[in-house]
Amino acid sequence: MCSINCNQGNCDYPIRFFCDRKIEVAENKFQVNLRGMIALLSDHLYSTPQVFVRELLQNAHDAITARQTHERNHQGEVRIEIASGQKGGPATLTIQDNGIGLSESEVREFLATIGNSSKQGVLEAEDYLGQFGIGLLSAFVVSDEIAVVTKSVNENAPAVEWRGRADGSYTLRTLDIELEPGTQVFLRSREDASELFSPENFLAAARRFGAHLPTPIIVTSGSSQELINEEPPWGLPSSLNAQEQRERWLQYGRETLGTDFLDVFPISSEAGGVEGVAYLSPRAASAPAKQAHRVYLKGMLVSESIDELLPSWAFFVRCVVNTTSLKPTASRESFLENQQLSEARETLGECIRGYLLQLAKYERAKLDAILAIHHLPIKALAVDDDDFYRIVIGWLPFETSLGRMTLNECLRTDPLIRFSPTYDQFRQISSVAAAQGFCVINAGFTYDSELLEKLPVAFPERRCEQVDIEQLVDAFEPLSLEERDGTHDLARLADLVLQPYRCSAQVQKFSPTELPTLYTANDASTFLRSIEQTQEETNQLWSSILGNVAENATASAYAQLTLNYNNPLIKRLAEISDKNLVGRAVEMLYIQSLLLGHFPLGPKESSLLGQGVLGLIEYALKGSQESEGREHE
Ligand SMILES: Nc1ncnc2c1ncn2[C@@H]1O[C@H](COP(=O)(O)OP(=O)(O)OP(=O)(O)O)[C@@H](O)[C@H]1O
Repeated sequence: MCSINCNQGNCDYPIRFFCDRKIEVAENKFQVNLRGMIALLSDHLYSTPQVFVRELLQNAHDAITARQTHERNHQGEVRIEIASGQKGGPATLTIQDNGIGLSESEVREFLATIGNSSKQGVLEAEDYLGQFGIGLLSAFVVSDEIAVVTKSVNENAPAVEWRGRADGSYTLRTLDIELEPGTQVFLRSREDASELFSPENFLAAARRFGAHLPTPIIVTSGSSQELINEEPPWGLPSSLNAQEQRERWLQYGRETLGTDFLDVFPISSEAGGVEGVAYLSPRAASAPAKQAHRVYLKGMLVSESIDELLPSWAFFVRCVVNTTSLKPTASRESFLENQQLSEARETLGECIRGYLLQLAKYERAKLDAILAIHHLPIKALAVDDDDFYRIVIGWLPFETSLGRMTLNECLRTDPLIRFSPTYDQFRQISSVAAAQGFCVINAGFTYDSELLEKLPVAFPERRCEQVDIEQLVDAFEPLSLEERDGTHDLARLADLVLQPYRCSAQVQKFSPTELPTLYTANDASTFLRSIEQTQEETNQLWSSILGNVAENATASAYAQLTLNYNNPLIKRLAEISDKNLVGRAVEMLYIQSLLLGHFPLGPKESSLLGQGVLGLIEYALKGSQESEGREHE
């Protein structure tokens, strides 16, 4: 630490060098490298150079708003003229407003000083779109010079001309001419921005940003003149009835958002002063996919891709809204994540929830059509929201052993709801359960387990039970003493043959009759199976590590193959005395039930499949040769 003796007195900064000389310190001001700032804006702040259109429209609108605070009945108007350059020269743009104008001192204070804004710290600040004092700089992204001619509403102030250049210099002069109060901004297109100055592109940009501003905007190009303002979806005439409004909104969705939406309804939130409409997407959206919402701030387009406006579960909804008080970021392309935004998000979520509840009560057919496409986000909402859950759970669709059914349909087949918590288990259970007339829900999909577990909590009179494949097998019809005798050898041989695959065998009777075998694996056996398969495919080091893990597995890690004595093939197999043939057949039945249950085959099982098929062909050929031989005799 040292102290520097300067002419301001002693400073106590922790400076790591010694200094006992006297230093002359002069007071200086930061210099701003305007070109660097412009590059920063265009490369990092704004997503498109088109934003200069938005910033100019916004300034004109704010100037008119400012004038209206003094002259309430003042009719504001913005006139824009776009002209192609003469003799191949650059195109020019003039944007003229009849707003409050600027005096010479205001030009120095606000136009010529970056970061100063006449809209900060004033009572009407809430009414303005601008606030940061940097927006005008965006014009330097497309033009090397900004020329402004302005006349303040203050009668004593003369008209002023200001010319600012991208190198940071400017000129200012008072004009000895009579002008109406207001401001004209002139831009000359830079060569690399000429496309933005073409009448079509400019008009498209002006419409995109300014079509819903309350101030009339007239764009002139050559002999054509156009008023670009259009009725915003949040401000349709109150004379329209609900059906007419809906049709207008759907038409807006078709023309502006390019989609035929499934439905549309109004949404609003006091927090953030949000008002607009929410569209139901006609296509299923996946949870991570965020919807791009179109959000306007006091009628000016902020962005077409705001995603933080609705709760995350509402990814099936796309909205078009206007906000009067959410705070935009400096780029004006998103909003500050603050308390107001989170309250608005919650309230808008409430609106969507309320809409779905209304449908549930009064428009079931429409709700069914929506559920058919958007059941996933609706399930997500039901998991989190108990009231909503109680209302919609009965209508939500599930995959079951009896096909796709709503929960109410499942309850009609059996008041006890049975579900299988994983997809793997469901695959094993479903055909057997179906044959026995059981409705078992596959709760292996996202949200389904949570929804079903919530059922007895929301409706204490309802019962819900997790079905285990082993429970199902235990409930199979046992064999009679005589049948047990007749199948004893088959059961023993099958047990022996399947031993290397960690699978035991038993013979029982179950439905469906067409199913000769059922492979059942519990968690422990599935785990062991995957360890052993990995061991077969991996290198020595890993194989021995996995071997140690496998050694600790217990006897419960055995899967089970149940041979169905109701099935004619199994009955015949029990009567055959050729052990080799029976062994081969059991191996093949084992492989077949693995494939039916979608269990991946390990290398050992794949080679078993190959050998088994060949073996059976051999048996078949041998059998037919023998019978041919007998015929010749
Ligand atoms: N058309 C206009 N009429 C009157 N004053 C204007 C006009 N355009 C710009 N100004 C003045 O220049 C100032 C700076 O404008 P600029 O667009 O850079 O920032 P802003 O609009 O204040 O804020 P933001 O950066 O948020 O847009 C404004 O605050 C305003 O005082």
